[in-house]
Amino acid sequence: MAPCRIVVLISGSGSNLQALIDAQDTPALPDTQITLVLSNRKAAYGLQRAQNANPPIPTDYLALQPYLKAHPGATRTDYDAEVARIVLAAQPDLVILAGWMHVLGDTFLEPLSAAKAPRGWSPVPVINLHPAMPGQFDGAHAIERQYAAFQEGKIPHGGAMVHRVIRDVDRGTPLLVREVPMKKDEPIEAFERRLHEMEWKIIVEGAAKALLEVHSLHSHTCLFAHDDS
Ligand SMILES: Nc1nc2c(c(=O)[nH]1)N[C@@H](CN(C=O)c1ccc(C(=O)N[C@@H](CCC(=O)O)C(=O)O)cc1)CN2
Ligand SMILES: NCC(=O)N[C@@H]1O[C@H](COP(=O)([O-])[O-])[C@@H](O)[C@H]1O
Repeated sequence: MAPCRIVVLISGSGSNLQALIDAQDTPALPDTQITLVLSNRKAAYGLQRAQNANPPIPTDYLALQPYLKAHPGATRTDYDAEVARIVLAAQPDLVILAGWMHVLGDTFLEPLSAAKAPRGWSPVPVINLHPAMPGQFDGAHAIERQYAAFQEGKIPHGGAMVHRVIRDVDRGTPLLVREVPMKKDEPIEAFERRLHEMEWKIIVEGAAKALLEVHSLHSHTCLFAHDDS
């Protein structure tokens, strides 16, 4: 059987993408292949990482503002629909947002929810890596915000999670949550390093968990389907 196809969306350096590239088709993320990396930033180094992979991973680029300029009258919902089209054309079994800095609307989420993965399951799961604990610091700049909150004595530690993607940003069901300790008066760079090292682990574990869950759910459903036939 062909490996599970993973599509990764990025906007930046791609260090989490690199963790996924290094883990694909290893015991950490068995029977997987990243089949597309899509960025909304042309200069994202993650695109270079994909092209440097062995074998090279196909890449694509689509940014909101250039898209709107090239399509007069188009809106953000049209952009999100085009992102869904590009992603689905790569026939994913799993979609991972790895530092994708764009809030996705229903015209992205609904096609993914209606789509059928090559492995036979539907919807196609979409997961996101977020550098904060559940319910804390939703949205952008979460690292800086949780660092400041800890230094002000408002939270006991930092954290990161991998969660399912729903319309409400960073409010999808967590798949993996990990606390990241912080120290009073330490520089943010020291905390950020610890947090990124944790992220590189949980993005692989979270992807594996998402695939395991959808595999078991699908085979369970298929089992019932055979029973009915
Ligand atoms: N529907 C969803 N879309 C996205 C989710 C999600 O859970 N549901 N997760 C985010 C990732 N993310 C935090 O984890 C996040 C990224 C970006 C933003 C944001 O405010 N983006 C601005 C643009 C900012 C920029 O271009 O620098 C925007 O979209 O207008 C919030 C949260 C990914 N999408
Ligand atoms: N709200 C989403 C968000 O802030 N995501 C964050 O972007 C960074 C991407 O790093 P990378 O490009 O090196 O993988 C990661 O720290 C990730 O948690």
